[in-house]
Amino acid sequence: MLFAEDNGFLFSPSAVKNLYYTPCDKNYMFFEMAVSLWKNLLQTTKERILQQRRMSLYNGAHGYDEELLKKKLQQFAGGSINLSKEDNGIGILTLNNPKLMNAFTGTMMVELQERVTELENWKDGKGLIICGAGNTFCSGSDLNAVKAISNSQDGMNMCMFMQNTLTRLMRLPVISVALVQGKAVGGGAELTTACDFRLMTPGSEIRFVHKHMGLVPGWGGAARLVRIVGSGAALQLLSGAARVDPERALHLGLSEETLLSSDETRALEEAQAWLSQYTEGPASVIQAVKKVVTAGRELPVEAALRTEKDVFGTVWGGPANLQALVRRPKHK
Ligand SMILES: CC[C@@H](C(=O)O)C(=O)SCCNC(=O)CCNC(=O)[C@H](O)C(C)(C)COP(=O)(O)OP(=O)(O)OC[C@H]1O[C@@H](n2cnc3c(N)ncnc32)[C@H](O)[C@@H]1OP(=O)(O)O
Repeated sequence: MLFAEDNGFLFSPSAVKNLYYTPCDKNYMFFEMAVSLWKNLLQTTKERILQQRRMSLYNGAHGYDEELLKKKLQQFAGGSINLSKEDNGIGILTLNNPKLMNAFTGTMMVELQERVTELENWKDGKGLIICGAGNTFCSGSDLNAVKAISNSQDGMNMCMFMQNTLTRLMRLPVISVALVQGKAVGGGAELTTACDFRLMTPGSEIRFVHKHMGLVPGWGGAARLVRIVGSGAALQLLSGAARVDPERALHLGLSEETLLSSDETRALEEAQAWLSQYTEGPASVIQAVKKVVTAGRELPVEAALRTEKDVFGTVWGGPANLQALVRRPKHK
């Protein structure tokens, strides 16, 4: 790395510029442009890293070594996490390891983190559907990997890694839906709670089986479940390792709706139609809506109000607001 005055590299751009060019030199202008582009890139990268840190829960101060854990996770390969970003602003994130009921291998955990980063930077994103390949949702961690890293330090690091990723997923400025087809078990059940909404197909189930594995949820699923269904129902679901069918999920408020079809393709179409009623409109406005709700959900009221004020400032007088003022729609 050669330059950039304010970021600790060896030579500043102005030092290099003065060394080689005079202001009338044609190359001088190109040099200036290149430096400016470089600075912008650095600034954007810095901002992205800072944003990721802000959105995450754990870092080195918590004894968490992400790079070391990622190296370990890379040893447990298989499956993939695929993201397709549609023109209508809805992303489809597919957990793809159908041989193991879409259990999370180590590489899938790392890929999930990468896809979340991609979604954080998706300017046109408005909605997200998470589903599993082969008409089933997800059966949690790959038990082969879990067995191989069952020592307590690796377990804690994996727990912090997944909590960081799922917290960032939950805070994405898009409206997210878990499309539960087949089974959502263990970590798969936890993943559904990191979405804003859950839709279930007939015959599907959500099941927190952790007790039978001698565990409690570790991907943040218990904390989120309590907020979704209340502490009494969460205690029942976790201590009973109960199978939650679509009817019970609806009754508990764990699911928004039972879809009509359990066919893989048709259920996805239904989920897209359901989600589009909330993603209609400009991305800037939908993202702002999600941000104020996230603040209200997570922050003490005064901090949430301040965030709401800041987010309001991003849409007030913006293109959608100005167009609406011209149209003066009546909301009958
Ligand atoms: C911190 C860890 C914790 C967490 O993340 O919070 C966890 O997630 S621990 C993992 C919890 N999950 C499980 O214990 C799931 C165990 N599997 C099952 O209970 C069942 O397989 C099923 C998910 C209910 C599906 O049953 P069924 O429809 O009858 O299919 P099969 O049992 O035949 O499964 C097909 C195939 O897939 C393998 N499989 C399923 N889940 C996993 C998994 N999590 N890890 C590894 N392998 C998994 C299963 O063993 C079958 O393979 P074969 O035995 O080779 O046929």
